[in-house]
Amino acid sequence: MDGRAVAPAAGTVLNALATGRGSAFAIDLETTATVELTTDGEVVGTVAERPEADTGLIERCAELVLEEYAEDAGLAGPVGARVRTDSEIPMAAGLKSSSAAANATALAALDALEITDAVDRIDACRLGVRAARDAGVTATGAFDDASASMLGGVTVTDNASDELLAREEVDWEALVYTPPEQAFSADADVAACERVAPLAALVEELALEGRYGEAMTVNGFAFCGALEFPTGPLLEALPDATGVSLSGTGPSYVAVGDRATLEAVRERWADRDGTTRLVATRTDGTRTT
Ligand SMILES: Nc1ncnc2c1ncn2[C@@H]1O[C@H](COP(=O)(O)OP(=O)(O)OP(=O)(O)O)[C@@H](O)[C@H]1O
Ligand SMILES: O=C(O)C1=C[C@@H](O)[C@@H](O)[C@H](O)C1
Repeated sequence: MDGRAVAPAAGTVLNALATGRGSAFAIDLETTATVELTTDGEVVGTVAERPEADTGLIERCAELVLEEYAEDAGLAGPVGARVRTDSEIPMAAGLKSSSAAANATALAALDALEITDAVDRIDACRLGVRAARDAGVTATGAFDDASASMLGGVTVTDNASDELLAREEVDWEALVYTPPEQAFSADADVAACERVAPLAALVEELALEGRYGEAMTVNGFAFCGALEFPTGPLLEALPDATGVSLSGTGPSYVAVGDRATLEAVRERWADRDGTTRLVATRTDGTRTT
């Protein structure tokens, strides 16, 4: 039995490393996961075109789905899985590659068990967050990123309790700049982020009022300061972009707004090393294919 699912990346409105509360929105860059069930009881993961990538997250995610649901799906005896991801989201770039990989794997595993409709999306998402904590790839669990990728739209969450505080569908274009470096969330300086907690509380207030653009921009300056990323890309997008921020724990930056504004920002960001992409925001989240 085989299953397959596709999950989108996300950009940041509020980084949760300061207060445990975070906010993110889905964007149109995707990770596909395929899960093939086996009877050998082993779970083995591979990442297409990245033989050196750490497969712990997707393996733990498939294991948790099998532990939780294989019996309900009517499977007896040892059940294993071969999991494979294929992704256009750069890894450890701040664009929630880990959340997309976990969500796509969780839904593909449920698809392989033929029980996708019996499990709430948000529960499948929480299972991916558990896997991320177990695999040690996250600071807070990143339920903000994972919920945006699973449900689409913008979400605001409490990552301490994995609670969804708000979700809304937005219709922006997003411009994504990714420098040629990686920054793993598990290595981020949480103590430095906690110093900007008063600003994070303000960003949360703005986000819960639906003022996502302003929220993002305040988040951008606060977390560029805390995590020591340059503010140049933020200034190059202002004052015209609706919002601009460091995404996740960096090194990518995401600006939102209308297409004409973002085209102008793109020209400025194009002078920097790395890649700049104009993408749509996504309201539909993770889905089986
Ligand atoms: N396509 C993928 N397939 C399998 N595992 C992946 C994939 N993408 C990311 N991961 C897992 O997630 C880890 C990177 O997680 P990390 O949170 O640092 O990156 P990110 O999610 O891109 O960044 P951020 O949380 O700042 O947006 C990788 O080491 C790997 O374990
Ligand atoms: O690992 C984590 O807990 C997180 C990583 C970043 O993406 C943050 O933006 C997110 O809010 C939390």
